[in-house]
Amino acid sequence: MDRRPTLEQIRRAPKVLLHDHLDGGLRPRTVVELADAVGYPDLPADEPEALGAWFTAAAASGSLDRYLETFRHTVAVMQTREALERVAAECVEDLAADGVVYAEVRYAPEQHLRAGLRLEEVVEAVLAGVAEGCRRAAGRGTPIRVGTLLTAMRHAARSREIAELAVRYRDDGVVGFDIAGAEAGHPPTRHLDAFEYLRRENAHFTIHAGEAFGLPSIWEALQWCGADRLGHGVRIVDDIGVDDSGEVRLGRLAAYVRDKRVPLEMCPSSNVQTGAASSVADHPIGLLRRLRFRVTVNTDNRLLGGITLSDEFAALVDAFGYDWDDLEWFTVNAMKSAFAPFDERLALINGLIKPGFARLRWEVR
Ligand SMILES: O=c1[nH]cnc2c1ncn2[C@@H]1O[C@H](CO)[C@@H](O)[C@H]1O
Ligand SMILES: [Zn+2]
Repeated sequence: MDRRPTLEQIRRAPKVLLHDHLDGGLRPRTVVELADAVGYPDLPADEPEALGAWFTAAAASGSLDRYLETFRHTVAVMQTREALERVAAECVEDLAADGVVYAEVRYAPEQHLRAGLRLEEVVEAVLAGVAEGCRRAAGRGTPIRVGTLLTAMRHAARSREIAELAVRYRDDGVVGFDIAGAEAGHPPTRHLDAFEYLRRENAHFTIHAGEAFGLPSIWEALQWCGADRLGHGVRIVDDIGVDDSGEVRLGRLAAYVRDKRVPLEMCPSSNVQTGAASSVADHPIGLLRRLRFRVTVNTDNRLLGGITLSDEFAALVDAFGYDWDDLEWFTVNAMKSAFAPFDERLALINGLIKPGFARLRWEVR
């Protein structure tokens, strides 16, 4: 009998999500309604289903730059306190409904100032929305914990300011910092000032690196900037050689990443859409998992991918034949790598994740 986890079973597993963009995960219907409410005239479709299909098709262009162009529409409708609160609350509800028990959701506050909000107002609106979403999820019997990450755009020059914002709100639900946006031509060392500040403040950060650009970007993110985790990091495979006999040789950087247990926030279907991988089956996650890098599985942008975290896991089960042990391993890896305090991570691993997977294994035996 085939005991591979099914999508329906995976949905019931207690999952952890570290890499999910708030502005890439809106419900299509919400985009339509918010566009209506604020008079945004440029949506490529007015009907939720068609709009969702437009996003997934436009995002699957094979280029990160074109993938990022689609954010024009979501960011445009997320410029007011009400819109930000709504989007954040719905994001949390959607994650909880998919069985996510801990998530870190990121967005770039500097992109939400067009209607006159201040950076602090943006952060507070999102935090209020997250709190509301957590209340609703708990009320439905699917409690979830959610921290936010503040992203600075790597082509812009506000990273120090955004890093300071992240530190200011660290006790109110902001758990870390990130940089995102077009990678080629925008190395992370341009933002060294922000990263050095965060390290002096004992704060956590991740860096999108090794997605559209290769090893130099990963090396800078780790060895110059001091990133705690790598967003994607998929190009670390460029530093791994596998010869005809299957023997594996790690270069110095790949060995460092594995030895130091640097968490990789991998997003397989997003990488297929941007052309960083040709298919999920060919995605380096298969090799990296086999070599026991600290791999985690993530959605990146649920609207653009038309996916949930459960779908992402189901695609991996399909491609690599993963079983419950693999799925639990990815999940524990993610929880260990979260920016939440150690005692909370431990409590979730031992009190929720391990018992949850044990229960599922029992139910589907
Ligand atoms: O996969 C990605 N790589 C790089 N940047 C991204 C990716 N997904 C989203 N964003 C960028 O992050 C901003 C804040 O959430 C988004 O507006 C988008 O421009
Ligand atoms: Zn991302």
